[in-house]
Amino acid sequence: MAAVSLLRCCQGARLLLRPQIVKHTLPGLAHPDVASRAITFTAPSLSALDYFRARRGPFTPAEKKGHHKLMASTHWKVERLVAIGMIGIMPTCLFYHAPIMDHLLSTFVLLHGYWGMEGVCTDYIEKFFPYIHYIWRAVTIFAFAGLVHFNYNDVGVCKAIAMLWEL
Ligand code: HEM
Repeated sequence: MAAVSLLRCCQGARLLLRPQIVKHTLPGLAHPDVASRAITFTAPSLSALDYFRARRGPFTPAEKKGHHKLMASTHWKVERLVAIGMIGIMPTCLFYHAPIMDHLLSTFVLLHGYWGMEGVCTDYIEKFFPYIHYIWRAVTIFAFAGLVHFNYNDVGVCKAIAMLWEL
């Protein structure tokens, strides 16, 4: 599943050049055959930001029941942005130990892990034990509180990882 998603992300090169089918006619060409032919080609969308803009509907009746605030596709994109963000944050943390990096690393890894395991819970555990989501949410909140506490009152996660490596 993770591999499939990574492949989907790699197709993300298309995010920046999102193809749209645009029909153009070329008026004024000498040959009447060419002049009248509609040429179809792909062109970049106006902005790559359009792709990541949060969309809020229209929702399906099932989604409306769940009081959803974001469309599933927007949530999917945010998950991928967080995963892509980690690729930059993780190596940066090795060389740049600062409180901002401690909090960025904690937040991104925890968010990513939360969503990842939430999917695993939904797919495999929920049908045997429906309350698993409450437990997982509580575990994540405690873990985040612990990391924030560690970042404020101790060396911070970046420095801690570096110190572990020095062992
Ligand atoms: C730069 C580092 C990382 C990248 C780029 C990355 C990327 C991804 C991607 C693309 C997926 C697939 C999501 C899906 O299929 O819905 C995934 C799944 C997952 N990741 Fe990561 N990840 C990274 C690090 C981590 C770390 C440090 C953890 C642990 C906290 C983690 C935990 C998970 C979990 C639990 C899943 C769900 C697996 C599943 O659905 O079978 N990942 N990750």
